[in-house]
Order: sequence, then structure tokens, then C-alpha cells
Amino acid sequence: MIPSDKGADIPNTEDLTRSTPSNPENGLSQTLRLVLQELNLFYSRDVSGLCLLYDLLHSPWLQALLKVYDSLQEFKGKKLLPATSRAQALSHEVVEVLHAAPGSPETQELRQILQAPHFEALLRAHDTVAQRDFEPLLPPLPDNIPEGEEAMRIVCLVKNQQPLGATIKRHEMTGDLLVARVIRGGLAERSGLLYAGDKLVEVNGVAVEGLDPEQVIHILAMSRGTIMFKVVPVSDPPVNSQKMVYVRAMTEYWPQEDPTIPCTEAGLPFQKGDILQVVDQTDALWWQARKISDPGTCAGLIPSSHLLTRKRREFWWSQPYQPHTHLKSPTYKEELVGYGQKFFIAGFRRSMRLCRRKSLLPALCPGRCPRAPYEEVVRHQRHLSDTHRLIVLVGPSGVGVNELRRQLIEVNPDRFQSAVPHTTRSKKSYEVDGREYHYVSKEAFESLVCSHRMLEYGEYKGHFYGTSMDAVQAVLNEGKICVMDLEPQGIQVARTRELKPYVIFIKPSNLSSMKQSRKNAKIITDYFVDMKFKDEDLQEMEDLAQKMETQFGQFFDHVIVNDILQDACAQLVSAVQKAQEEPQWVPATWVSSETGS
Ligand SMILES: Nc1ncnc2c1ncn2[C@@H]1O[C@H](COP(=O)(O)OP(=O)(O)OP(=O)(O)O)[C@@H](O)[C@H]1O
Repeated sequence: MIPSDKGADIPNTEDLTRSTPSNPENGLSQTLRLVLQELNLFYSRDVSGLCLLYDLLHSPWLQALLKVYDSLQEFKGKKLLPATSRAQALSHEVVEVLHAAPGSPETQELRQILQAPHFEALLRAHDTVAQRDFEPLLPPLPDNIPEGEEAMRIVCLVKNQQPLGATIKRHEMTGDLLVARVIRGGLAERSGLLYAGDKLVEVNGVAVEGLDPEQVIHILAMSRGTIMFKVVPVSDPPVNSQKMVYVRAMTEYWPQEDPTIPCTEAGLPFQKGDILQVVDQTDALWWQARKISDPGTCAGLIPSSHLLTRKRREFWWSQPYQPHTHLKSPTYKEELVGYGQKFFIAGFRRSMRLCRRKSLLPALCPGRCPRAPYEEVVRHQRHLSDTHRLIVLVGPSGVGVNELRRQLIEVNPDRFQSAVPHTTRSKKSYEVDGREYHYVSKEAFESLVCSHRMLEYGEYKGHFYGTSMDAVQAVLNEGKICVMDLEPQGIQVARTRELKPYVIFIKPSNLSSMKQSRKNAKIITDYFVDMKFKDEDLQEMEDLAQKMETQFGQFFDHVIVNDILQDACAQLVSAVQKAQEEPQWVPATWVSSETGS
């Protein structure tokens, strides 16, 4: 042992070897202190190579880490015992006393804390654990189990708030009542004692032979506390070895409206855009899934991809033909030049916006043949070295898509940028190629369209206008975030693994708020300059927003209600940041090793 030159109290080696986890001062941090003191001597004598070690051992983070380690060591050996098993009752007594006590701010605060529902729940949970009062006790097994019935299984389940999670059916040939399916996450599945195919013999002591499934369900519904099944186990219990899959619902589904579902109560309703965790695909027709927004719940039945595709096709063919509906009447107005802004922003030309409304892409057409009902998705976090995700803003005309886009770019023009559109019209004297537009020939434009390089395009006053994928990619390649607005029917074209668009739907608020907030706002129309919003414009905006949500809601990653402009803008900034920096659900094909979109 090297003596300390600072005269610090150093315990002898024996003390060190006697360090116990129950005394953190005698643990690793103490050892470290001693090492440091010894190193100090070498350090002051400039012994080579020790400086590094000295600095390392001196670093506050290492010391903090070791303190944590010591504390954990101390707790490891301890058996924690509750100080009381009636904490909740004690808390009530304290509240009573506080009621009688003079009302200082401190007593008032303490009373509020003790009476807060979450605090009460915490104490209740504490007492339950302290009293080891975990489960209701199961009744003993009946003594009168007949001999020779070793193939029978008796299953006792304690009924709670959760569904039993099993469906039953009659076997078509034998007439036996069988467990048809066991729903994942339900009581039956968690017991591990009931399997699809088990033959029901008795329920709560009642023989089920000759009963209808409905009568059995009635017995189950009426029973309180525990339910006892006597079953003949299926010889080969099914094993679910499939991997968990996540899908985005591209359509909606309402079990109550589906007469073909095997059990309506077990159905899982979902809406477009919901992310579903598919937990069981053993049945080719009916899968089991739960919504990721309700992770702890029992799964429900959903039609398999194949079945839902078939149902949607049948429904589609049964509908009368619906012609395409355009968003606005195709009247023309002179083009305004986008000067008068504080700085130049591409992609905000009136001509571009007006031609977009008469886009050559398929217009809103409720009668289009349905695509795959589910899209497999994965949770994806953009890597820092990847290009940013394209930000797409969608919304009914006049809702404020361009206003928000402009404001976002103004917040940080070095970070956010629009793509420069293409046009076939000739360049004006004050314009610069590649700034306002990329000026191209009609043939070049058509070639971009034919090679599917145009995200959107349209015609205005005999000229083509459009935004190409390459123009967007150019912004992204500069390390910037490209922000563009699209008509909703263009979203699918933009959904590629290269652009990984994050789609934000800008939605109008209710009519009365809109009337108030849009009092001084100006609408861009084909026929008047700076026209104010009329009531029918606002109504039309609301109707169109609803249609867009119904038809394209599955593609919206985020929705912003544009009521107070500043709030909507702040929400937009935060949504864009999250899109780039936090994990998001994206189509699995965007991140798989295969190529394609
Ligand atoms: N939250 C808001 N409060 C008040 N005025 C708003 C708000 N949002 C947008 N505006 C105004 O409403 C008008 C229309 O907005 P904007 O031009 O952005 O609509 P748009 O959705 O891009 O539709 P279009 O492309 O048809 O013009 C503009 O005058 C804009 O300043």
C-alpha cells in the first residue's frame, strides 16, 4: 500500500476486502477513491501513461456509474418487505386528520395529492401486492370425476372484465359442440387450457349435448365468478408459428354489417389508416388482429386479405357506375407572377396551382376498383445519413395548404424548400430557368410523363405544368426537406421508397370558426382576383375535405386542422420534425432489401 501524501484516511487492505454490498461507502466507489489517491502520487511525479488512467478514473460519469452500481448491489441482497399492507386505509385516515387541521397551503396540497385518483390507485395496488391478494381462488376440482375419462380435461376460468375469447360451433357431421377458435390475448388463450377443436362436454356442470351454441353462450353469459368447462381435448392442438405482421388498413371494416363473419362480437372494426397487428393467420379466411392503439386488448377477427379483396370486389361490381367528378370548373384566369414576396420561393405560381385543379391524373372517382385492403408496414427510423422524407401537404382548395407551406419555408429557408416545377410555356424576360420553372419542350415534358417521372401534371391555357420526381430529388439531395402540395390522387404516385413521403392532411375547422378566421382571407379562383370567401366556398371546402378523408384517409400520416394559422403552423413544424426524426410506420417495401416501390 502506498501511503497517501495528502494524509487522507485510507482504510487498510483488510477493510477493503471486507467491503459489503450493504455499505455503499465501503463498496466500489470507495475502492475507486483509494485508487485515485494512490494514482495521485504517480501523477504528481509525472509517471508516464498514468495521466490517461487518472483522468478516466476521475471522470464524474464513471464515479456516478459506480455509485449506481453500489446502490444496486446493496438492494440485490435485500428482501423488500412492505412497511404496511393497509397504506390506502392509512392515507384515508391522514386525509381525515388533514380535514380537521387548520388549512395551510401545505395541508391542502397534501390532501389533494392523497385524494388524487392515480395516487389512490397506486396505494390500492400496493396493498394488493402487500397482502398477496393476486387472484380469486379457484374452487377445488370436483371429486366425482368418473374413472376411465382420462381423455377429459377440466378447465376452470375466472371471469373478469375481459372477454372469454373463444368461439364455439357445431360440427356439421357429428353434431358435437367444438371450440371453433381461441382468440389471442383473451382469457381462454392466456389460460393455455382451451384449444380450437376441443369438444365441449359440460359447461358449469350442465351437459351440452344436444344444446345449440347460442344456449351454451347464454349459460356462459349468466355465470358469475368462475366458469368450468369439461372438454375432450383435440388430439393435435394447433401451433401458431407465424411471425407477427403489421398492416395498414386501406379500407374500413364494420363486423356488424358483415353477415358472413363467424362471430360478430369477436369482430374487430377498423377504419382506413388504422395500423393493425395481425397475430394469427392460421385460418385462410379470418385473421386475428388488434389495433396498435389498443395494445393490451384481446385480438379480434378481421377478414383475411384474400377474403376482404373478394368482398370489396363484389361490393364494387354491385354499385351503379359513378362518373369522375372534377374539383373545380375549368374556367381560365390570367396568370399572376409570384413577386412581392420577401424572398423567392419556387412552386407557388398561380398557373401551377390552377392547372393542378385540372390535373391529368385520375380525378376523385369514388367508383375506382379497390386495391389490396391491407398494406404491410414496418416501424422505420430515418438514418441520419439518409435523405429527408418528402413532406406532402394535401387539402381542399382554399384551406391554407399554400399559406402553411409558405410559412414553413419562411421559418427556415435553408432547411425547407419547394421543388421547381416544369412547364412547356416559354420563359418570360424576368424569369430564370430552374428558378421559377424548368422550361422544357412539349416532347420533353411528355417523355417525363411517359417514363413516370412526373408526380403530378396538368394543363393550363394550352401549356403543361408539373412537378417531377427528379426536381424533388434534387432538393432532397441538397440535404434539405422538400415540401410540396399535391392533389390527393397524386399521393400514390409519390409513394416510392426513394421519396418516402410523409403525408399531412390540412383540414378545415368547423364552419362557424372558418367564417371567423377567414374574414380577411383571399381565395384563388379561376375567374376573380383576390376574391373573399363566401359561405358556399367554405361549405364546399368542408364537403371536399370530407370526401378526401373518406377516399384517401388511409394515406394520411398526420392531420392538422387549420383554424388559427399560428397554431396550425406550429403543429406543422412539429409534425415535419417528427417525420424526419422519430420512427414512423412505412410500407414494408420501402425498407426491404428488394428494389421497387
Ligand atoms: N388559418 C388561417 N386563418 C386565416 N386565413 C388563412 C388561414 N389559412 C389560410 N388562410 C388564407 O386563406 C387564403 C387561401 O389560402 P391558400 O392560398 O393557402 O389556400 P390553398 O389551400 O393553397 O388553396 P389554393 O391552392 O386553391 O389557393 C389565403 O388568403 C390565406 O392567407
